[in-house]
Amino acid sequence: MPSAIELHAINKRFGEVHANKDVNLTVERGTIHGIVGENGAGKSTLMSILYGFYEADSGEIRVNGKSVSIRSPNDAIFAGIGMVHQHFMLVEPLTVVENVMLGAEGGTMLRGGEAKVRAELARLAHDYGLEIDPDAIVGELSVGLQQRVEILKALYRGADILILDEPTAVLTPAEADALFKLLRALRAQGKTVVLITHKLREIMAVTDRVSVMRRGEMVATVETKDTSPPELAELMVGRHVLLHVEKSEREPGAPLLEVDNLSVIDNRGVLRVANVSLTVRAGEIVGIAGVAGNGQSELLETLAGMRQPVLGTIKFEGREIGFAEHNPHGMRKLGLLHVPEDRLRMGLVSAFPAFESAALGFTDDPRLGPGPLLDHDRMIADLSSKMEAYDVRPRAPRLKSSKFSGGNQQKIVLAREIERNPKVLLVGQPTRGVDIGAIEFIHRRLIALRDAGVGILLVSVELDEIMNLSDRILTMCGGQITGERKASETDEQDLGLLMAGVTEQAA
Ligand SMILES: Nc1ncnc2c1ncn2[C@@H]1O[C@H](COP(=O)(O)OP(=O)(O)OP(=O)(O)O)[C@@H](O)[C@H]1O
Repeated sequence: MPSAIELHAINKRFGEVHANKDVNLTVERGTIHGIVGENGAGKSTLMSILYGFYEADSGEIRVNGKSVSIRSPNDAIFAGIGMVHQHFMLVEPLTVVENVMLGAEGGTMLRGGEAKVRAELARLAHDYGLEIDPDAIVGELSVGLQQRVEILKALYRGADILILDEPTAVLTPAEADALFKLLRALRAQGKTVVLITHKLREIMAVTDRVSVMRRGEMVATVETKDTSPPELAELMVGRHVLLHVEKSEREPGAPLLEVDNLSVIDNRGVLRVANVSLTVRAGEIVGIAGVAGNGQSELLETLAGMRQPVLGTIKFEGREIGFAEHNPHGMRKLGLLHVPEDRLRMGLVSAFPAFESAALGFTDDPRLGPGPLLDHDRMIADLSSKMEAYDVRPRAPRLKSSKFSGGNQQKIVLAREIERNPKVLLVGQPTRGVDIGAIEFIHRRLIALRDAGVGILLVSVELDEIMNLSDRILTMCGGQITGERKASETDEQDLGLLMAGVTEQAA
């Protein structure tokens, strides 16, 4: 039987960057094939070539043994390839059925086809356990269900081969489990899945084979059962990577950030943070564990001055923050810096050169220009040294922000906030989308800051990360703090119960 996909000697350059160098890849039918590699290794580029977003400079694509020319996503769909994007391409005000119809059959919405779509959705729901309300408004669905709509859309268009680019970055653990169950069901029906992810745990759990890219080249393809996370990490990065960073015991110092009875209501009038009290002291990392959407984001945004609480007080170094100071600029001036969770939306401006994105929020920093004007040379020098430290690739401070790979964009924003001598650092999902080599580096940096006396409030949906970094862990559920543990005195199961709202009293 011919392979589902064969890529031969694919090359793609973007100016100076040779994003794909003579890449070969074979994906067998009816398998789940993982692709891993450092940020900027060329994974998304390769998949974009397969899906017709980019055209390769040279090389050959074979699908089911036949050489094909894929010049656009329509060609890819015609060849039986579907793609689930990291940022969904759905029309939010429309229903599930309307979204599935849209773009099918050559880009037009067919009248009278609705009954057919409904019948087909019902069949797919039955075959793959893909239950969904066909009349739900897409914008009102959870992220996990929106992703399901994307998958349904691809299957409806006859996809036999499904490409998923970091599909779990936006999912809760339960949603990720549901997705993997679905991928296995697709495989059982003979479909082929290509999965890009940075999470080696996922690779081990769900793939049959895994290919490793490094600096534009395909360096290895191995059977998943014959490999291990440390081996994959080493193949990706070319050196040994510490998957768990060591930290020493340390007595925390004085309280820096004291939050008392804070409550926050969102734009729609829903109570998102309910009576939260917490303290972050100098030289400690306080982790907030919780399933995404339980108020952690709103808490972080409020502490950063981006939202106003309806009740409660915030003290910084013992002094209560007044209304006039409680805004991002005011908080930053006090020494409270913030690495936002959604870095692509709040972190940088796609059209700006990287060195300008890297100065956002710090344009009054004397290091970036002595007078009222910013000095481009200084800004460029400032970012160059950070690019070196954080291994941002390519090391091109003048390149447009949008031209960096996702993980490298994250590193630029992280470096901007972390390297400004904060007293308190609020950090949301610090390693989302970044590769394991960079995770090791970022974890070391955060621990070094803590050892230097910075107080860190860490929000992450990755329990491993929370447990590895935190001195103290708070769990959040439904906007409330449901428990507090010393990191050394808890485990995943214990935290999992607290995150689900099973508190001491309730138990
Ligand atoms: N449109 C573009 N213009 C210029 N350079 C680009 C463009 N798209 C990608 N690149 C460059 O090509 C290289 C490969 O990027 P790609 O997005 O394929 O990496 P990746 O392996 O998917 O990384 P990540 O894990 O960070 O998402 C990077 O150096 C990136 O900066």
